[in-house]
Amino acid sequence: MSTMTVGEKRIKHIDDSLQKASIILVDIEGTTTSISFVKDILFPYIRSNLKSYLKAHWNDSEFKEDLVLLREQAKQDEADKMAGVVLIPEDDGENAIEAVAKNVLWQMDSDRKTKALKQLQGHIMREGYKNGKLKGHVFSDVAPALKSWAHNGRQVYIYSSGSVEAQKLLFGHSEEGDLLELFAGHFDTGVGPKVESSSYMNIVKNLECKSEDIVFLTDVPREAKAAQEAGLKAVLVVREGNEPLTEEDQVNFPVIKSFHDFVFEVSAKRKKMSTSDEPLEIVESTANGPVPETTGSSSDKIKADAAKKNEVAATESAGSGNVEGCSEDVEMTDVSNNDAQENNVKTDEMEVESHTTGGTVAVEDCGPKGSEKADAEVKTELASGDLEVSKTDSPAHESKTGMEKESREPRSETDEVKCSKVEIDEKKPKGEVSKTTGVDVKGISVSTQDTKTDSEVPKSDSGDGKAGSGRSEGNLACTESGSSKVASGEQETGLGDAKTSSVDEGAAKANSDNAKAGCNVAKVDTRDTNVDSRVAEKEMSQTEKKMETEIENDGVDAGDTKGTDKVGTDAVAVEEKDQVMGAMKTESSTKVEKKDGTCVKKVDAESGETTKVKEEGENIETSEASAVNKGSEVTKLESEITFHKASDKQSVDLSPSQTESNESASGKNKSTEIADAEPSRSTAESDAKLGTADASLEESSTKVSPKQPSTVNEMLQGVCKLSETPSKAQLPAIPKIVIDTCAENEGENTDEDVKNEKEKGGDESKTAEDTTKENGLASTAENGKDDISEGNNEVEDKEQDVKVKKLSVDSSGNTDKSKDDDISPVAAAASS
Ligand SMILES: CSCCC(=O)C(=O)COP(=O)(O)O
Ligand SMILES: [Mg+2]
Repeated sequence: MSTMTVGEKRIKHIDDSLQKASIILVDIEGTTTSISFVKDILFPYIRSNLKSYLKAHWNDSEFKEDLVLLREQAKQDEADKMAGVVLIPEDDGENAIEAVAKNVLWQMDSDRKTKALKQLQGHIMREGYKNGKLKGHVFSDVAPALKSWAHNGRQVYIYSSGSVEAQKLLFGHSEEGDLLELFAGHFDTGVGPKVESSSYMNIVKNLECKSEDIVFLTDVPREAKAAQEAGLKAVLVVREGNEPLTEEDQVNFPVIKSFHDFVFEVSAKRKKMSTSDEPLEIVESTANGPVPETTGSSSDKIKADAAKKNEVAATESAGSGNVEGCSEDVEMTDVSNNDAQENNVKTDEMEVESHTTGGTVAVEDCGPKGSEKADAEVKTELASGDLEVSKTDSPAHESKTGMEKESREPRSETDEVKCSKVEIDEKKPKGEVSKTTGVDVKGISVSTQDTKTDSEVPKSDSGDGKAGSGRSEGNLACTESGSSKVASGEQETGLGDAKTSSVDEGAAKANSDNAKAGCNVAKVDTRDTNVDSRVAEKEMSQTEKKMETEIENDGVDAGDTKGTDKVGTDAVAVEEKDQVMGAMKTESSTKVEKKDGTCVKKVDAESGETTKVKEEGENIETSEASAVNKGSEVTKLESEITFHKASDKQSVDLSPSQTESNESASGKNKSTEIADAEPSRSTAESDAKLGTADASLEESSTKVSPKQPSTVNEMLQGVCKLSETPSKAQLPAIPKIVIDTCAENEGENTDEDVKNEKEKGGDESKTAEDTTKENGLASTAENGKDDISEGNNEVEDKEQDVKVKKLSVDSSGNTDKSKDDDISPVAAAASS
């Protein structure tokens, strides 16, 4: 992540710290939304409609509650001897209406943030939003950035003085459409005033996470200070129309001018999370900690495919099951903290990491045999269904398209993608297909998939709001080390020998993160990672043949893809890239090494076999890369995004127990209760949308010029190119790749890594980065193996029931948690 502003060195330091944050808490006015909108449009609307509203709703039960609060506040203000206070008579006559109006206007004149005022304001503006007179302003960088963050596994919550209802109205009826799905939950002054640290502690409590897991973005230094005092990380946001920051503020806090300045790097752990059986798997070895597995998303698959074709190996330790999140085991920390990475990779690189890992893995085109074997092994390890390659539409396309579409085509408020329950049906017979409606959390793509599993298949029922498979998006890490060439020009970090490109960890991370953020929940089943591969069976049937043919014939235009990605600043591009990379699914750690045009796949973490494949083209040495393709099913593209949309109410508003006004409520704690969430959109609608998304994808695909990549890097680049979405037909053929760890290199890390991994499992707070630094090692294929097996076990014990809950704590002190909003961690992340 990078923040721009003062003092490069200082900022960099902060970046390191911020990278580990798994939850982003954002303010609205002056942060996501212009102050001008609030002051010049929203509030004037309220003022103009105040009296008519009072008259029309005076006898409504809802308003009566508002009135009670207003009277209480007035009394309190009187007791506090506030100048100009307007008391409200107890009678219900005209005088009372007049008094209420005066009281409200008086409070607004002072821009007070009392619960009484904010609650009524929310009710009044509701009509404006509903009838279209009001459209919430949101800075253009917000939605894409939030999607990107979510894609990288971060959960985004709102904390505003505006009531939760007002927040939802603004984002649900924004100029950008319905953006509610980008948020995991909402907080208002129900948790306390924003200028008091206790409020942030309450949020931490609600989210059941550690204070340092949260980064708070706000335009108000006092709020930032309060958050900082509570142990949160705080970042000041500069927007046009905001009060200028003092130099001191800029020294005390990192400052950003756009959400795009806030970019998360890929977490090694997240990469690790994907321990799936998907065909292509890239393993990232830098991460040590346990990581929940995630199933590669479509983008991941794409990446994987590309990687396969290119014979790029990425390593990732698969399976660790624990995801560290707030309360859960999900680990959200970004591990990609290598200096090299930080310096070079960052945004552009999409999370390129240098691998300190020992082994060298060569990725090669391996015959089916090797792949199959690897798959089989993986299967065994994961016990998750067969490794059949799941096909999907080109992930990249969909993801990208989805994003664009998302931002332009708002979804209904009810269409919240949040938490989906991941149910794993171990007993599910092989070949059984479960239908899943996937929704790209980011709102990007929605897909309906049928999942076919050989053995274990996560059960997903979109209709129920349950996502059967977790989406493994993210976890892809393409690592090139040694002689390394960057997988793609875009990803070139110039780091020298160690270059790693990892993309799309988002999903994986998201899963775990989501689980966390969701508040509390977060059990990740490593097997979820496999979901994608297991899922999408249906899609494959539809697209597989086509893709096979096309893939074999078409390549990705590396040239086109180059430069499409702007590091650090283009969140969208990054995200897309991530998605693409995410396609590469990481499994056990494998090291791929390309030297002198020879790709030698080395050890299969699980099987321990070594396969060498020769490939011409680039001198690439990738450490920790494992690309696994299922046997002869070379051309299958995997998956689609498996973000699951909870069709039913999945969002819950966690309202803080009590509401307090800024002035009086500080420190008070509130109880939480489950509140109702908004109705969700019907599955049919989702399906319809999916169809639309697909169509869009198809269209976009035509833009890509089918240029045959000549090198692995080109392939990757082409795959990673986000700006232009390749059509399915343009996807590169995926050679089967057998990934084996390099025996020679493994020796360095294996035992120790395994040990570290185990130890790490007990120390969730430790980030992969930390571990890596401490150990000076990266996980090896062996580690990956261990990770997988162990991770699975851990995960299994905990997961099975991964629930991510969306929460909103409102000023009424109500904490709503949706009971049915079980969402696969991935979905949750995606939903964000
Ligand atoms: C959706 S909230 C409308 C703006 C508002 O009423 C407000 O108080 C904003 O305060 P913030 O904490 O978001 O700066
Ligand atoms: Mg603000």
